[in-house]
Amino acid sequence: MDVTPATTGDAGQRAASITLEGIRKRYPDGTEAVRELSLEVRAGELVVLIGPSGCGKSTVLRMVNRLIEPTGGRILLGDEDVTRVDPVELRRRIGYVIQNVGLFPHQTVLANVGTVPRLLGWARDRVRRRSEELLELVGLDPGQFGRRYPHELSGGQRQRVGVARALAADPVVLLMDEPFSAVDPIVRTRLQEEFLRLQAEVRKTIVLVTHDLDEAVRLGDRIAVLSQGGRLEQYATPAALLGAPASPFVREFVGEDRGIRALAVTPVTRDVLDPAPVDPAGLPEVALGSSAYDALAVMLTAGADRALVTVDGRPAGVLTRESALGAGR
Ligand SMILES: Nc1ncnc2c1ncn2[C@@H]1O[C@H](COP(=O)(O)OP(=O)(O)OP(=O)(O)O)[C@@H](O)[C@H]1O
Repeated sequence: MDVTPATTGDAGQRAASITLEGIRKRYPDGTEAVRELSLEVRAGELVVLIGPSGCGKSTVLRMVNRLIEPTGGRILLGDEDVTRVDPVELRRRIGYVIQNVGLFPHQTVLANVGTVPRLLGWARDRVRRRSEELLELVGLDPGQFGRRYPHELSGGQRQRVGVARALAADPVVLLMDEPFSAVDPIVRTRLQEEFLRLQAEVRKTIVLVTHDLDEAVRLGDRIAVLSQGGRLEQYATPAALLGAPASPFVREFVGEDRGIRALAVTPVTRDVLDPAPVDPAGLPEVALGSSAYDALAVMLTAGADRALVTVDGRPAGVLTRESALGAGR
């Protein structure tokens, strides 16, 4: 296995696609946690699994790194069948982040982050350099935090150390099970934003399980909505999911306020614009590509029912309140 440490620049080349082909899990007591699920996650994509409690999300996730053995179907990383790979070796290639992180309490932050590289037999200096680099990447100063123990950190800081540890050996895939749910809502929003920035840099293939629809919409390139038995109800971008729920189950799951959520993830595009007036003076302005939600906010603030949409400061057309509202449908 190639264990070349990634600089942030080349990390993205080492993301692998994940293909679930008709996977099944029947627990020994007869529970059919996953009846048959097929799903493809592209290399570098962030996919969110969401669905009601007990629908099989964690089971699906843990089959990918073989903490749980599937009872049927195939799972491919790139074009490699994971059931043919030694599970311990497999898990070193797959980062895994869970709620409450599971840091080793008697090891320092640096030692925690360096766990997998150490297991892989990297030289000490290299482990240390990599661990420090990772701490910086997740926004923790190694000088300040490296020597601390997990109980000397806040919940949000622990979560970041968990993410740094999961990235340390430059995994091709990152699995995250409710990674942000143990921290309060304000810290959670900040961690989500930081995480999106981090992902823009490292471009890993990520599968993230959550209960939180706002989190799914904020983070997911695509969202897979599951119902009991790991049944795939819909697999779509946040905007498509909110704008066009594929079934009554999804419609109910995304809820009454899906319209507002949809506005927040639907950009203003040229096809919803009216021609720009000759004299646009007095109209509030919004940039093409802003969310329909932001465009409506600009109109509301200005007490206007239209806004001038601009590209690089030049008029591209006019957005009416009706077409902004319509964009989320
Ligand atoms: N070891 C086990 N033995 C038997 N049944 C299990 C086992 N682990 C999970 N289950 C069952 O499998 C189903 C799916 O569980 P899983 O934890 O994957 O769901 P989930 O969607 O992640 O749930 P939650 O959102 O509540 O964490 C549930 O009915 C659960 O009770």
